[in-house]
Amino acid sequence: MDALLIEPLEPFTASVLVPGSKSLSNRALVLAALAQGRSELSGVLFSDDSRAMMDGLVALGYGLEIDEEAATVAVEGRGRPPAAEAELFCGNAGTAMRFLAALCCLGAGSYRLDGIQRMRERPIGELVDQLRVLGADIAYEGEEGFPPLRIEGAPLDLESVRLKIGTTLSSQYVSALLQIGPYLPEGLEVEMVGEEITSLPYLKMTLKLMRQFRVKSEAHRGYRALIVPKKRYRAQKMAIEPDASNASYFLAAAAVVPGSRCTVEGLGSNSVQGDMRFCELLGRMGCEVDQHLDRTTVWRPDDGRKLRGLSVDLNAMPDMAQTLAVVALFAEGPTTIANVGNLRVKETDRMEALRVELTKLGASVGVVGDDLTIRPPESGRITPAAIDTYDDHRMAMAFAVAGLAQPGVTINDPGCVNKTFPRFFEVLETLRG
Ligand SMILES: O=C(O)C1=C[C@@H](OP(=O)(O)O)[C@@H](O)[C@H](O)C1
Ligand SMILES: C=C(OP(=O)(O)O)C(=O)O
Repeated sequence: MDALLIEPLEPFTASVLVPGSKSLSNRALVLAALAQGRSELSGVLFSDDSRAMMDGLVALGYGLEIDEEAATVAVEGRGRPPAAEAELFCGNAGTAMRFLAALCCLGAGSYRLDGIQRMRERPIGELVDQLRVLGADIAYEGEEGFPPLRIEGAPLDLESVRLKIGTTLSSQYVSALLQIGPYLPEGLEVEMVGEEITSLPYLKMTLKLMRQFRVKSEAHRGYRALIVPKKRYRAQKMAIEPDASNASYFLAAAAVVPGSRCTVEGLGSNSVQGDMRFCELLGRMGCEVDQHLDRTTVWRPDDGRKLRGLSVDLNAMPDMAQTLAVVALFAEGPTTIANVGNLRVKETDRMEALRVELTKLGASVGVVGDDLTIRPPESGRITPAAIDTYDDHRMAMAFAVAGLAQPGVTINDPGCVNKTFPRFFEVLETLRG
């Protein structure tokens, strides 16, 4: 389908169960592959990004039993990558590209990693530099600092050097290094020496998941000093949480349609996903939030009051920038989303994509350095528009929310949601009761 017109919603009450977390699925798959024994993962995400990871692991010689209908994957853990040769195609999955690049460095074979054109524009140099410090043999086949990569595995040459890491463009580089840490000759020590740790909740998630696979790391000085012991992961039975980032669109839908209430199941105060804190932002904007251990409800009272714009540092929740920016269209006063420079190197340049598409809807948008300020349309009504999505699932999902609030929003190329949520528009329809 080329374009999808989104019809506005009447006030609704709904309960939604979104598919498994991309971040948790792709971490659990890597750790299960490295572990000793058979792991059984349930609630696994099935989408382009997790497929890239599963296909990559199979190409590297791991045994995966995949049941898409049941959303389960059983992984026969085999330690270091067994394959002598492999071609890994990562599409535009940042997690697959970064985590598999590190994993390949533990192998003894010859591996090539590539992705779609946009992946070739997404930097990976900071990870490659660190892997080289550990002794890995990595060559760029195209532009220096970007995929495709050729990795000639020589695992016995890897060393346990203490890594010093500055402020990175992506936390995925550090997560990738941490995950292979236990398989280095003496484990891994990482010192984060930059001014700020990018997307910190994702590093915490990595360490928590490693711990679930029975490797306990030490974190000191606010995660600035990390010590990963030499150890082997142990196979696990694990239920993956629903995806908190993808739950945000449903909570946002309740926020922009006064009188609505939306519950996301399986995601509450117990979640290991940093993006669950998005509901706190909706609370600050004027919604009621009711959070239990394993479910969260957002309710927008129909009391004639508008949402309030806010100013927030979103470095810890970069994937929430688009959801928040769209909610900001319906608020009173400006919203500033600060410290999100790495939006420029995601599925598309999200800073620019947001500026252009929010402007089409009648907002005035300012970008200053790494901050984005959105002033909603003065009339209180958005201008009908066809929204370009730039092959970015989050552009499609976030701007669909605008269409639920007011008429006239069309989403171009809605199929790009396949990256993390192939059934997104079907689940969105369930809000209509
Ligand atoms: O580690 C992860 O699973 C992720 C980390 C974040 O990326 P950055 O660390 O590049 O901000 C996030 O945007 C991405 O969707 C998933
Ligand atoms: C940034 C994202 O993905 P990736 O894992 O490709 O970086 C995202 O899902 O918003």
